[in-house]
Amino acid sequence: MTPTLTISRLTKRFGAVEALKAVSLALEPGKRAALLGHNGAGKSTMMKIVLGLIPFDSGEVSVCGLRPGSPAARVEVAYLPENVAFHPALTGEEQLRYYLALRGESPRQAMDLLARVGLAHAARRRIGTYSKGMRQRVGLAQTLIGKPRLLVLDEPTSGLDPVSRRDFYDLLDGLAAEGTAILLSSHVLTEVEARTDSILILSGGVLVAEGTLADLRARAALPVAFSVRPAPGHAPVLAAAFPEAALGEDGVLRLSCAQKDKLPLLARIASHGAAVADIDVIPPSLEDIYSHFSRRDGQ
Ligand SMILES: Nc1ncnc2c1ncn2[C@@H]1O[C@H](COP(=O)(O)OP(=O)(O)OP(=O)(O)O)[C@@H](O)[C@H]1O
Repeated sequence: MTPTLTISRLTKRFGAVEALKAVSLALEPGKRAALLGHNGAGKSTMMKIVLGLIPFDSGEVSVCGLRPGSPAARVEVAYLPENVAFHPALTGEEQLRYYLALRGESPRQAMDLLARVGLAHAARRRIGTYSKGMRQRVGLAQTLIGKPRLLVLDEPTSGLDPVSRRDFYDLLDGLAAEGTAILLSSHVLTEVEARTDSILILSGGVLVAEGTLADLRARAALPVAFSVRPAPGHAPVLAAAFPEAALGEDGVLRLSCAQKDKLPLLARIASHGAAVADIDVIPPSLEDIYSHFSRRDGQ
């Protein structure tokens, strides 16, 4: 499949600062990629280049086979900034009609777009009365004008409550299912973990990790943690059988092992039969993986 976005050996300098160093990646249609990185890692710089807002020094960037920022590429890409601002006195419908007219599209699509993002019921209310989650939805509706093939979303769920976040990701899932490629930045690793197809970790301008969560988990080879809850009265037996475990005040034994030793350890625990009331196997979280890769660069 031809990627919607291709970046190869992209380098961007701001004077002495090398904001992006030979970054290469590809994003295929219908895929949701999360761009992660500390403050100053180069995420916004990359997004601005993809949008064609700033030039770059070397490398190649192609958006649907087009040069970023070219009129044809602009038709294919839409952007949602972190803090969207709309005129508070306009209704959602009026705001959308205005953007549609600016894009040379029929303003009559406004209600359909608002319905797609679950705002039909509030279309005729002033945006000044909307919650932050509703304003983000207006922003998303605006990005859908002209059916772009690539959405670039800068921390789209920042400031949203958990339910609004989940709803927002549900909308993105629907768009991805229709073939839209989505590049989003986020500092909320738990939501990214569950709701994107691949993870891109930038550190000091270098793409230090790229892949699915499973790929990155395997590559990081971080330990797997186990929580073992003994059956009543069996804690001393289990503690003696697993001297390497830490026994918490809650009576739970905590162990960890390398990925390759996971199944043997599980078998060892299971061999204690009824002495074990419950086991939780806790794989490294995206937060652990993120720290592992971004720390390498000394940040
Ligand atoms: N216009 C500019 N002039 C000079 N330096 C810049 C400019 N824009 C960005 N930089 C520098 O480039 C580096 C990358 O910045 P960028 O804004 O891309 O990081 P970021 O990952 O988006 O950070 P944040 O999460 O804080 O938004 C930083 O060192 C920043 O100071």
